[in-house]
Amino acid sequence: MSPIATPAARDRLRIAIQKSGRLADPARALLSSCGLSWRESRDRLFCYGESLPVDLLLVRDDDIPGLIADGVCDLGVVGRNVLQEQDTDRRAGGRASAFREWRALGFGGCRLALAVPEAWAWEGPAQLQGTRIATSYPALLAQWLAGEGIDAQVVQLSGSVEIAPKLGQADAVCDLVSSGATLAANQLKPVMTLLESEAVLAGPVTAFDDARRELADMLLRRLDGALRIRNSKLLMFQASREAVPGLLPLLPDAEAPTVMQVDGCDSLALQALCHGAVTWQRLEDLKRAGARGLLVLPVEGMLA
Ligand SMILES: Nc1ncnc2c1ncn2[C@@H]1O[C@H](COP(=O)(O)OP(=O)(O)OP(=O)(O)O)[C@@H](O)[C@H]1O
Ligand SMILES: O=P(O)(O)OC[C@H]1O[C@H](OP(=O)(O)OP(=O)(O)O)[C@H](O)[C@@H]1O
Ligand SMILES: [Mg+2]
Repeated sequence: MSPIATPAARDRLRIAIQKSGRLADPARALLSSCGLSWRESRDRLFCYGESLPVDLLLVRDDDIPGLIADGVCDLGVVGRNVLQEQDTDRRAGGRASAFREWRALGFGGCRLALAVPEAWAWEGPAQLQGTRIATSYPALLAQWLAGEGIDAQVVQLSGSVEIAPKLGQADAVCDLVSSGATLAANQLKPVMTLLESEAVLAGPVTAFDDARRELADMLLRRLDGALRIRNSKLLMFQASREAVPGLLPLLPDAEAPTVMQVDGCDSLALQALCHGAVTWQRLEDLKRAGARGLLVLPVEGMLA
């Protein structure tokens, strides 16, 4: 029997991620950094967890919230934009929320923005009254319009939204913006942000009440550690006791440093986990302030 056909095995955790697309590789990399590894099936839609009982389901991102709602998978990595669109749609239809954001993951950043033709002199949301707005996010747009008290027609498109004004299908658009290049190429300008988005770990509204709970808790602990040390470096150096007060302000992004007495002399050894960039300039500033023997080390893992 294939692992997918097995009736929900409640002692394994199943995580849905994008099969291909922007979030596919970073999602896998993040989960791998939490110690997960998989044996891929021949169809490459299901990956059997080898190091831990945590399997992957490779799907279209739009399907992930529904898979969680239906209990087909337990967790998913998906854009907040997709998750909130589908949750807003459910609630607008009188249904209860069936999934929620568990963690923001720090990649896949973009925003859902309203954009109008460059030629418009933007005077505010009231200007949208009576217009047609093209979007792939009809629920989020409708909710925002209702909140602003604006009566506009929502034109739902599944892609290539930015071209709608040129084609005469709409007056304005509401779509994802990252660099802004697509808007500019279509002579549009962003005027309002409806949602700041990034990839998130999505899960059910309530915690698991079986063996998956322990697995999910462990995954969250590891994820939190991985997210915390992302871009972090361990900085080690020695300094005289008198120099330390002048050195600490140069480490504003560091967790409280560990300070140790160096055996046999009056020096102190300091060890600080820095969450910001440790640049050459910064090392030179520390040296000038009295740091000696500066060492910058990569951080492989962290468990709080
Ligand atoms: N510039 C961007 N444009 C669109 N989405 C972005 C951008 N930057 C980050 N994202 C995020 O990446 C997610 C996935 O985008 P992608 O274009 O891969 O989706 P897709 O074409 O719907 O893929 P799928 O084939 O899985 O349906 C988006 O939902 C969004 O959260
Ligand atoms: O601000 P930018 O950096 O230009 O990015 C925004 C564009 O990227 C996405 O489209 P994508 O390239 O994924 O194409 P598609 O959604 O039409 O498939 C999104 O739908 C915008 O069109
Ligand atoms: Mg999609």
